[in-house]
Amino acid sequence: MSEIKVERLSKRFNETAALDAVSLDFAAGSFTALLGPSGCGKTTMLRLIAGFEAPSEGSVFFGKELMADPQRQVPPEARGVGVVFQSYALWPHMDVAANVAYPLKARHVERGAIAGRVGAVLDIVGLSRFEGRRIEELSGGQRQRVALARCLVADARIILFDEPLANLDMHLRASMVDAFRDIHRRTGATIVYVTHDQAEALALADRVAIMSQGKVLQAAPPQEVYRAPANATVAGFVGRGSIVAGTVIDHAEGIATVDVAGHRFAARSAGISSGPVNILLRPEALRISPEGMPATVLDSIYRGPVHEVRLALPAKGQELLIDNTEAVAVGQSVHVAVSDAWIIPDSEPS
Ligand SMILES: Nc1ncnc2c1ncn2[C@@H]1O[C@H](COP(=O)(O)OP(=O)(O)OP(=O)(O)O)[C@@H](O)[C@H]1O
Repeated sequence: MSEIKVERLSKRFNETAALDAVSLDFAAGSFTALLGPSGCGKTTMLRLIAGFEAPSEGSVFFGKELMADPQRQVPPEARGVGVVFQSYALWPHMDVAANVAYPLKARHVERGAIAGRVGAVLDIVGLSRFEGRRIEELSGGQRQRVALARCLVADARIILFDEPLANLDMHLRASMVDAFRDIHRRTGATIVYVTHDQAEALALADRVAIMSQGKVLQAAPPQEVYRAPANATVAGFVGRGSIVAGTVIDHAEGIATVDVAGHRFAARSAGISSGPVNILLRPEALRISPEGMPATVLDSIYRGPVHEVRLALPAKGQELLIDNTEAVAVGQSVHVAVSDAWIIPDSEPS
């Protein structure tokens, strides 16, 4: 069953359509990442679900219950939703336990029960030993964990995260990603997670919704968004790769033979493709080989274990990206073999 359902949901701020007729279901217990560039409407979607904003059009349902439409608004505190923002909104002078206990105190939960619950959630976020510490004595990552614990203690069925890791360094982010996965497993809550970091979205979510200009371009499992992007914008936003122009030579349902620069290879396709198409080529599916597309080396940059090599195809403006184990001389002529390719649907050939 879907726990959250938004239907033709729109939000306008004066002339800006922050959200534009978006319909999306969030299944009970699912983990959805809203991913997209700055200003695409991610936070607005989250705020509409939480009840901090009212829709201009459309509706928000929790199960069968209407939470909001332009006429009616269930207030945020009556929605039973847990929310964690990138600014932690903790009380600096209180200790960790008091901060985490706050939502239960506000609900007049009995004192003995509060201590038990606080202990349990601090254990989940790995802060058991920090109960008595004041917030101002904690690191950024520890503060973020306190904010998480405070959200978890309320035992909400729906938890909304708005860029919760944005203020943390890379190392902390990685350890928090593990904490989030663990929390999702333990609580089974329905999670909506806003981020502009694609690695975070792919690692955490069971579904990624790619947003652009107030619309959802694709909502699918991470592997699908990566391997079979719905359009060029999604392809460009998730992962590295190149989009090149090609021609379909032979087509069948789901797979076609395409020609790029006189070289033929198989490409996956959403249906039956024909004529000129745009083809997505990811670096891991390309390699320098005695046979393949003729190309010239433009650039070879060392990126940790591999050299990222940028190549020019004969057609003007068409480039490829390859990860190669060795550096390649700029200007060298090579051939490139293709082991996987995806014909981008619904896009005008360039
Ligand atoms: N209260 C507001 N008043 C006016 N315009 C707003 C308001 N809130 C958001 N907007 C506009 O709506 C659009 C979507 O904003 P939103 O905050 O949802 O984007 P976002 O994808 O979360 O961006 P970011 O990643 O930068 O946080 C933007 O153009 C923004 O300027």
